[in-house]
Amino acid sequence: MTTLSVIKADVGSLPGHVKAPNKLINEVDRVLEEGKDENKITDYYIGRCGDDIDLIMTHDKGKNDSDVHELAWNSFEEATEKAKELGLYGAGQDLLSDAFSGNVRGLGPGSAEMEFDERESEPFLTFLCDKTSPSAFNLPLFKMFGDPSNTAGLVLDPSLHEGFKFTVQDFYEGKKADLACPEEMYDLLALIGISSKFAIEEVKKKDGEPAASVSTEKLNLIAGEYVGKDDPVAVVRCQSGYPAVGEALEAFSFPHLVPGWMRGSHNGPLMPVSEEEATPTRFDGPPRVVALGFQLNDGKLVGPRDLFDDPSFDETRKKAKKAADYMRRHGPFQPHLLGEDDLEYTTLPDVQDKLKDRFE
Ligand SMILES: O=P(O)(O)OC[C@H]1O[C@](O)(COP(=O)(O)O)[C@@H](O)[C@@H]1O
Ligand SMILES: [Mg+2]
Repeated sequence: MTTLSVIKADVGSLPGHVKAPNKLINEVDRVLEEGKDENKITDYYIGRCGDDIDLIMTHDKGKNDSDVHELAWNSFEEATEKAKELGLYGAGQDLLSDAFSGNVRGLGPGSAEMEFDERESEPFLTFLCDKTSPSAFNLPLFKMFGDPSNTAGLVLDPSLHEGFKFTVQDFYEGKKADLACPEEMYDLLALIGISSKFAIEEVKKKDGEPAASVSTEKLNLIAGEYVGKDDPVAVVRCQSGYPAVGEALEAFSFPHLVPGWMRGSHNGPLMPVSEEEATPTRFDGPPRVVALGFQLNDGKLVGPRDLFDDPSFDETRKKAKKAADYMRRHGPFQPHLLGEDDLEYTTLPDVQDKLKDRFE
C-alpha cells in the first residue's frame, strides 16, 4: 500500500503574508532529504501557495504515522528558525505547540492523507490554497464527484456511474456523517452549502476506496483566537474510475466566493493560479488555489505539472478579478464581510466587546 501525506504550514513569509521565500523551502528540503535517506518517506515534493509551505510526501507507513508527521514538524521547525533569523513575518505562526506529540493534528499544521494500492497507472492532483478555509473545497468537490454537468464520466462511464460517498465534518461539533451521492444528493447539499459549519473531509468510492481527502483543521478553533486562515490542501485521485484530470480541474473554472481573504474576515473569489502566481497581494488576495498533478510510480512522484498555468484558465482569473472588484466595493459591509458565525474567531469580537455597554 502507498500512503500519500500532504502536510502544510505557514511558518513565515515576506513581506507580511505574501510568499514563503526560497530560504525557508531550502530548510524544509534539507530535512525531508534526510528523512528520505533514512527511509522515513519514499519521495517528496515541496509545493507552495502564498505564505504556506505544502509537503507532498509518499511512504508506506499508513495515515497519521508519527515518524512521518514528526519529520514534517521538524522541517517546519527548522524553517521557523530560519524565518526568525531573517526577521520574516509570522515566523512559526502555525506551530501552535512548543513540542511535537505523536501527530500534527491539533498542533497547527494541516494534513490531508490517503492510503491505497497503486493502480497500474496512478494519476493524482493536489490542490493547495491560501487565504481561505477548508470549506472552500465543498463546491468544487461536489462538482467533481457529484455533479454530472461538471463530470461527464458520472453519466458516460460505468466505472463512475454508481457515484461516491462524501464524509462531511461539522467542525464546531467535531462530528462526521457519510452521505451517498446521487441517492442522498439533496441531503448532502443541505449540509455542505453551509460553508460556515460543514466541510467535506473525504470522498470515497462506494466500495470504500479513497478518492479525495481535505485538510479540515480549523486553526482558530484549535487556538481559540484568530491566528490566520487554515489555507487548506486537498488530494484527488484521477482517471479510470475517478474524475478525469480535466473534470477535476473544471470544478475550479468558476471562481466561487470563499471565506478568508483579508484578515480571514471576507468573502472573495477563489482564483486558480500557477505556483509562480500564488502571491496574494490585492487586499491580501484574492484567495488562491494551485493545482499540481503527479503520477505515482511505486511510491515515487513523477511530476509535477502546474495545471492552472494554462491559458484555458485566463477567463476564470479575469472573472475572479471582476468579482474581487465587485466585492471590494462593499468595504466593511456584508456580504463582503463574513457572516457572524465565521467572524466569531476573528479579531472583530474584541472591538465589539468595547461597545457592549453602549447598548441600553
Ligand atoms: O497583521 P496580522 O496580525 O498578521 O493579521 C492580519 C493578517 O492575517 C491574514 O489574514 C493572514 O493570512 P494567512 O492565513 O495566509 O497567514 C492576512 O490577510 C492579514 O494580513
Ligand atoms: Mg496562508
